[in-house]
Amino acid sequence: MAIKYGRPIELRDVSRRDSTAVPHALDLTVRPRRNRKAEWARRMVRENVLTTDDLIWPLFLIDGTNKREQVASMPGVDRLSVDQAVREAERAMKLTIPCIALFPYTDPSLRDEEGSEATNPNNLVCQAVRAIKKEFPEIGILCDVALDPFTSHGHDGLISDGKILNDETVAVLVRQALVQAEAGCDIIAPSDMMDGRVAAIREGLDRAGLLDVQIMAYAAKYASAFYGPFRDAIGSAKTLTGDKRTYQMDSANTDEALREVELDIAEGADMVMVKPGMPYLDVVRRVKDTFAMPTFAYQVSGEYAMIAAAANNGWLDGDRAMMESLLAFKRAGADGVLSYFAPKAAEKLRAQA
Ligand SMILES: NCc1[nH]cc(CCC(=O)O)c1CC(=O)O
Ligand SMILES: [Mg+2]
Repeated sequence: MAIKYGRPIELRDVSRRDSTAVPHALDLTVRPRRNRKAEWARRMVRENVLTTDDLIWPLFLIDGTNKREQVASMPGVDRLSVDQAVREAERAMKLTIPCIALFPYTDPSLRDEEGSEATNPNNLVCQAVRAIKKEFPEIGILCDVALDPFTSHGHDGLISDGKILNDETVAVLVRQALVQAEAGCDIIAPSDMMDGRVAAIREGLDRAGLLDVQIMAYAAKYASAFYGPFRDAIGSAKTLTGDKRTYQMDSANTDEALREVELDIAEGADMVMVKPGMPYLDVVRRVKDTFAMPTFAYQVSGEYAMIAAAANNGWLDGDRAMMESLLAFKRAGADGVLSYFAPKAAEKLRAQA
């Protein structure tokens, strides 16, 4: 049996039978278990570590004050009024989570065909950005750019004759990115999957003098069943007509993911993202190996819901499954993970430290 890695093959041919002191011992020169014999030994050979620096925490916003509303399909996750979001930002900061991400639940009365609320400089997201930045300027804020929280049809772009319009949508996304950046958002994260939006947003930001605002492109975003609970959380589940397969990627493809990522980097993305997370770890690995860019993965709502629901049923150890699932992203080469587990995981990591 040839082994590719590790010790030289010749070592394996030396018979050690005579020197075996223990009866019934197998004649094994190599015993991988030695390096696992105690916690200190395991720590010495550990290849990947998760730290709080790896976490980005997505928060859901809702209109009102002093309000917290449970998201039924995401046990442990609430929609937060702006004042409550400020409190959670403080919690994130104390837990040394570097960045939070904001997603609005938009009242149906504010939704329309064009998603006009997206470009309102006083929308819920912009209000939250301002309020958080005022109290805690040192925490990073990421804002999603896409029209789906604001459209009556729940799609990420403008529609005409049942088709999602690319170039017309990009023009609106640039305006959405600008109102968010002007409110103080640090990272613009286009999640819409329209072609050419990264270049257009970069140009818009630069023209406005917002040279330091970063772009994290949801570069390889798949049309996935795992976004279900998120659509509940932002109120798009009921309104969404059809699916997003004309803009989000086919789950069968990985070469295509590399082409998408390459384009977004060329268009000016500072960081790239693969989404969903766990079912697409192969894509994370290929993207990281190919481009050596800051690469993020989104452990999406459905992934969170699966673990949280099973844990609530006593079917698996929730904490261990959470930590194992987060470490998997590091192993796959990700520089960080957007995860609804972020505060819980950070608490655990800090308790261990
Ligand atoms: N474009 C919006 C958006 N931004 C992030 C998610 C999903 C996040 C999650 O499921 O946690 C989605 C949903 C979608 O594309 O339908
Ligand atoms: Mg693209």
